[in-house]
Amino acid sequence: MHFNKDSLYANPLGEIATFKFDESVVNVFPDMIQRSVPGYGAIISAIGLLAGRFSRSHSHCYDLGCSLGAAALAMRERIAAADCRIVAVDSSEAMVERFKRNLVADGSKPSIDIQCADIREVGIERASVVVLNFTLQFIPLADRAALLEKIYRGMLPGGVLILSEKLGFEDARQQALHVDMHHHFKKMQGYSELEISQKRLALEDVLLAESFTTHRHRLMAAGFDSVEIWFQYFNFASMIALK
Ligand SMILES: Nc1ncnc2c1ncn2[C@@H]1O[C@H](C[S@+](CC[C@H]([NH3+])C(=O)[O-])CC(=O)[O-])[C@@H](O)[C@H]1O
Ligand SMILES: O=C(O)C(=O)Cc1ccccc1
Repeated sequence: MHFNKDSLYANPLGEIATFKFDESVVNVFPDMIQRSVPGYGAIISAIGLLAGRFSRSHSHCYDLGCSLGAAALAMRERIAAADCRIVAVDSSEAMVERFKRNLVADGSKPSIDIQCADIREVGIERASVVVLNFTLQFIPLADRAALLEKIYRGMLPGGVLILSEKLGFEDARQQALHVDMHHHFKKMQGYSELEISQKRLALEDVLLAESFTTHRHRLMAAGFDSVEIWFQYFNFASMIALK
């Protein structure tokens, strides 16, 4: 598969607009996320493995904030349970249209139902697997608890929530170290200082990272039985919450 290279922030931008998941981002998204999120490919593969283990017959597997559907497609490869439907949701029309256009039906695998909607408004029912892969970080802080409570209520006993997030750290030195190491990672991936600093400004008010302690407390308050980090690479982590 050929991916367009992300050069959205390569030239000096007079004014830096707030980051949006529009057509220009969609065009470069696979390259952008792969070069910006340390461990992204490993996390996507593991989501497939976890879906293979946790999916149940006559249940739903949700990919909330699916973008181009990388997690939904990884789940489709691994789910063996009969009559298990994958529901992929994103509020960006540009993302959803591209995912639909790219999707090749495979009758031998679970179907993927792609919806353009706000995940704060979609119903969650009979869920054996729920994926929030770098999506909760874009939801306003005030709305996060209610969203996680709704997800918990819609899950079957024994279900799994996979929550991947950019983390923040309470300790100032840890915070500075992880942010700096992430920038080094991006440099190694070919991004310039200008690209890194301009994108950082664009994300400032929309990507709100919280600490693992905050995530854990909120998930436990929502009802989850246990919460652990199964993967971390600098300030990018993926958690497993069990119902
Ligand atoms: N309220 C909302 N409702 C629905 N979607 C939303 C909302 N807010 C943001 N989004 C969507 O959440 C996605 C976040 S990207 C997820 C990557 C993907 N999971 C992947 O595994 O490749 C993460 C990143 O780019 O860092 C975007 O497609 C938004 O449109
Ligand atoms: O690029 C960054 O600095 C990030 O934090 C990750 C990211 C990846 C893709 C879209 C938005 C944010």
